[in-house]
Amino acid sequence: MIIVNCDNCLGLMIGNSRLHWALFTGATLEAAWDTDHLPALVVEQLIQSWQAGEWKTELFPDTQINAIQIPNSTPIPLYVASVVPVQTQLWQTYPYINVITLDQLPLHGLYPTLGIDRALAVLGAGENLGFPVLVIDGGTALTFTGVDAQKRLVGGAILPGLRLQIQSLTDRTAALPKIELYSEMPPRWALNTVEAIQSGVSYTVLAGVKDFIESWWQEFPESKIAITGGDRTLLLVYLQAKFPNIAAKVIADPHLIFWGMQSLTINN
Ligand SMILES: Nc1ncnc2c1ncn2[C@@H]1O[C@H](COP(=O)(O)OP(=O)(O)OP(=O)(O)O)[C@@H](O)[C@H]1O
Ligand SMILES: CC(C)(CO)[C@@H](O)C(=O)NCCC(=O)O
Ligand SMILES: [K+]
Repeated sequence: MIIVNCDNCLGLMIGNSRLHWALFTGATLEAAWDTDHLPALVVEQLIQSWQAGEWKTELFPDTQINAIQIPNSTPIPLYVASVVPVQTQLWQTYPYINVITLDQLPLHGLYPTLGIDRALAVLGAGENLGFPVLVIDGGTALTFTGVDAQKRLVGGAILPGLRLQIQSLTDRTAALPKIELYSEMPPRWALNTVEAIQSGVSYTVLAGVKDFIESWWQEFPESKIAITGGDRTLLLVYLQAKFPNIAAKVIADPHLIFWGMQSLTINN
């Protein structure tokens, strides 16, 4: 396990859709924000500034970090977890980078190709809520990841996330338009194309989520369940609309991955 010693340091989770950033001071998460994947030129600029101890917050316009006064100081440590290897490479020239890997986490039974985002999220959820725990991550992919009381991976599942499901229909058919999912459950029996896609995706994903949760509770009746990722709110709203008793027991938290990173810090 690594021990992260961090007065002011940056956490970076490289996801498939975007970058997820965190500023830690000691064991405190001061700020978190998302950006698109960055062009190599911008990465170069950031690396040079951070090496000189300058934050360059102006390169993150309209994000939480801009509201924070951080003194420039020593080189800024960067802790990276990534599920996108080509994006990781862009940061590799930074001398103060630490890439977090599965073998550094205090979890058992992880298989070698498990996503570090899933491992960190389930670690973060367990450290905060207790083990056993099930994490639902509504990101580019929608994943389920469950860990038992001994911090051993029970297993999980991966399916296309909400946006990806809709996008794949649009991309691979002639007649289906580009649509958005609304923040409310649509009617199930649709009478137009847009609502038919909305119904198909939301009802089947919701049925799947419910089924995984109930199956998990059969094995671990007392387990906490946490939901994270860019689609967490939408999924929770759907769950509240159709299965309020289940929704009441699901805890939404956008920062599970960063709680996982934080649990590795020396100050924690
Ligand atoms: N500004 C945004 N950009 C992209 N996706 C967004 C945005 N806001 C909400 N979303 C939703 O978030 C989902 C992507 O989630 P997220 O950003 O967590 O994915 P990711 O970058 O793959 O990260 P992770 O690896 O954590 O899944 C999409 O399905 C989309 O519906
Ligand atoms: C499933 C995703 C894409 C979710 O971000 C990521 O965790 C990943 O690339 N995982 C590797 C495969 C696995 O977790 O089994
Ligand atoms: K994801």
